[in-house]
Amino acid sequence: MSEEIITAAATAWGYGGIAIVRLSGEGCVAAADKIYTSKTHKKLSEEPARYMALGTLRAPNGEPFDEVLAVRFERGKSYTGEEAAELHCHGGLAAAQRCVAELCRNGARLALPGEFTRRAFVNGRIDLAQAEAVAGIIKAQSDEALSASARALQGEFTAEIKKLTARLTELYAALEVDLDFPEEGEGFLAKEESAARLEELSRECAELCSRCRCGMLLRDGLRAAIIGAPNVGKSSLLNALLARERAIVTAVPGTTRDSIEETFICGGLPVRIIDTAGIRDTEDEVEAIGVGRSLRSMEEADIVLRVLDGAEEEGAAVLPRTDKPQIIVINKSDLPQRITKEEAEAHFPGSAVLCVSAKEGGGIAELKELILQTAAAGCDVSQSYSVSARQLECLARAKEAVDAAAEALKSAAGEDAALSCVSEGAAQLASLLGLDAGEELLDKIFSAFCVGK
Ligand SMILES: Nc1nc2c(c(=O)[nH]1)N(C=O)[C@@H](CNc1ccc(C(=O)N[C@@H](CCC(=O)O)C(=O)O)cc1)CN2
Ligand SMILES: Nc1nc2c(ncn2[C@@H]2O[C@H](COP(=O)(O)OP(=O)(O)OP(=O)(O)O)[C@@H](O)[C@H]2O)c(=O)[nH]1
Ligand SMILES: [Mg+2]
Repeated sequence: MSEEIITAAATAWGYGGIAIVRLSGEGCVAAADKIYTSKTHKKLSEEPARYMALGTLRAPNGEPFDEVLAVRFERGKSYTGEEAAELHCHGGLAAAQRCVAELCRNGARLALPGEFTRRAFVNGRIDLAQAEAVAGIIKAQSDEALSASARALQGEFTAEIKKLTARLTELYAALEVDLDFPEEGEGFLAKEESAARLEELSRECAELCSRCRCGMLLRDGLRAAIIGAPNVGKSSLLNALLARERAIVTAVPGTTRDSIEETFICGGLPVRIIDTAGIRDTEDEVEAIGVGRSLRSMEEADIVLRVLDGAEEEGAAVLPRTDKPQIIVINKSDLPQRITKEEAEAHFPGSAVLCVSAKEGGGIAELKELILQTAAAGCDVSQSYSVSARQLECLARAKEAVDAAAEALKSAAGEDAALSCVSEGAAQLASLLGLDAGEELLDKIFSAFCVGK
């Protein structure tokens, strides 16, 4: 097979201990041999596969430019499934950059983003769900998000999809028998039995969808905007949630002019928290722009933390309402209160209300818990899969097809229509795993990966 030899640093470019340059493709070990020799004057191709050897990298004039550990992998026993090699250089930019450049002078070319993983997929070592899980692992910011991707990489999600596919295929066969031999064919299924099976499949697809949404939330996190009138303690709340003095806090209303974004991890979920300028009518040009940004932050948020000053009487009514999930935060609970929880609940029906003291920390842990409950209601972290948006869409379409099949079975459209819906469902699951993926889709998926992965 004549695949191109690709190379790239697999570690991040920057200051660090070790920089790994990887190579893949038929002949890549010979390319490495052009620049590498071991301390005992062996080529990498003479070393046993998958054993580290210590050697030197040299420029064409024989000048050494790094001391490295090197390893080769045989075709069929590597990450990509191809003949592969790694040169573990010293960290920092210079050594790895030089190593890549010298390899490119010896028959390799720079790898595209995600190209190593793409080859692992094209060579059948992993399916598309697993390949996308690799990207999820790299993106994970918490143990929980990591596990949700690692489960998918291990093939647990793939196995669930394959089980669903097998049951759809079985049902397809039975429906076909019913069509051909309406009364007594082997594998005959009563209409009620087919309907019951479709219903169960639909339920399971829906359940799997919700586990996937939970995993995606763990990986991608959510945006929470802190909104309120000036001086209610929004910036103090940001600082309390982050447990550090990130934003300026003063007794002057209108202190925060521009939105401030930071991330904290809450039960494994990355929460992007946005502190905004206090919303009020203002003549001040800078402040007015800030207020515009506050409103935009509210629109872009997944969840709104609406802060009220519990020690002041008015303020709540003037703020714009929102359809988003909202938590009403009555702040300054350490001072004598002029707003009660009950009043706020009556004013904002359907929203959770919580009293906190951003200044003294009271209620902050409860607020984090409430954010988690509001954003990730019904999410069982330990059962979740961090899949891509594309995979979730395939799964949702599969469920729609199953529902349509059930409908068809009930209606005059009958088994013929049901058959084609069932086959559509199976096709969606197949494309989830990438069984029919075209170049264009693969380009799109892998271009979002980093170079070297
Ligand atoms: N140095 C280094 N560390 C790394 C990687 C790597 O490529 N190099 N990985 C990657 O980025 C990950 C490990 N993933 C890997 C997955 C499969 C195979 C592999 O050779 N699979 C073959 C053989 C299986 C076996 O020996 O049991 C296969 O599945 O056919 C290698 C690495 C994380 N750490
Ligand atoms: N007693 C008490 N004072 C607080 C609390 N939270 C904030 N404050 C005080 O309220 C004032 C305003 O706090 P900020 O956090 O700057 O309020 P803000 O909502 O960000 O104000 P703007 O940026 O001007 O909209 C400061 O003097 C804070 O010290 C609290 O929980 N208790
Ligand atoms: Mg502020």
